[in-house]
Amino acid sequence: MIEVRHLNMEFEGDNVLNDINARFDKGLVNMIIGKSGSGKTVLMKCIVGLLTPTSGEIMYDGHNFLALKTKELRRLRRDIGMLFQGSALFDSRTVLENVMFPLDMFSRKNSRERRKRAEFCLERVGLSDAANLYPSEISGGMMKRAAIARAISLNPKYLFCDEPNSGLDPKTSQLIDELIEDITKDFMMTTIVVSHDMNSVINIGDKVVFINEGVKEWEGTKSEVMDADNEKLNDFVFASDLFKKIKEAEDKISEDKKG
Ligand SMILES: Nc1ncnc2c1ncn2[C@@H]1O[C@H](COP(=O)(O)OP(=O)(O)OP(=O)(O)O)[C@@H](O)[C@H]1O
Repeated sequence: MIEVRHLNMEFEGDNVLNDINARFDKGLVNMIIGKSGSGKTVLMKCIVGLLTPTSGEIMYDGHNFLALKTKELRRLRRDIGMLFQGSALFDSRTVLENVMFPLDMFSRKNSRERRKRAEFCLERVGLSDAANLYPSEISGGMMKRAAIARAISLNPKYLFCDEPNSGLDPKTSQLIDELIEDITKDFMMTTIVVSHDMNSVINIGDKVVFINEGVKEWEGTKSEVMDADNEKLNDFVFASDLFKKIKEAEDKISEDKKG
């Protein structure tokens, strides 16, 4: 479980995050949603340590991340898997070599074991047949899957995904969402996904944190998101015609039932 408490982030006097309090639970896909520029990525970067917040606490299973000593921090970093927006694979390495990279860097396993672990991760994401291909030889969806295999290679307790569906078609997006959900449950990870894709929220968002202009406006479950009593969240959710129509249809069905 990860908890942020009274988190503030300021860039040159501009408050980008204001007193954020939120809890991200183990074994769940926790989504941070909000409009472009609302502060989602800054929040995630603070949580993983890519940015240092101006003030506040970030608790990883009870340990204050910002107060950890170098050795503890190094240990915690091994428990963190990251899936970046653009997959960020190394072009000059094969898919298997990409997945082996974190193992080669941080694992104490011998080379046979490292290779076995990488092959297991590739199998888990359904990419065994592409092990010897280069990133330029595979599709965008396969690149995402390779990046997921790499992110889980060190068997992390915490998985962070920044816009995992960017640039993918709807069907492939759904497959990537489902993969993230499956591995979260299989390996009991605390997963945080930054997204502005409402389809993903409805597909896999066990828990949803809505950020608006650097303020946490709302927190709840995916089943609550459509009926939330929060104007800013409603504006965000129903900006999509599809979700507006789904909501209208649901309201009509419940009206008809009453009548
Ligand atoms: N390194 C930085 N220096 C100064 N301002 C920054 C920095 N990083 C982000 N910001 C500002 O912080 C605000 C929030 O940015 P952030 O990237 O978190 O938005 P976001 O919600 O993730 O948006 P998107 O969905 O477009 O990625 C923006 O106004 C952005 O310009």
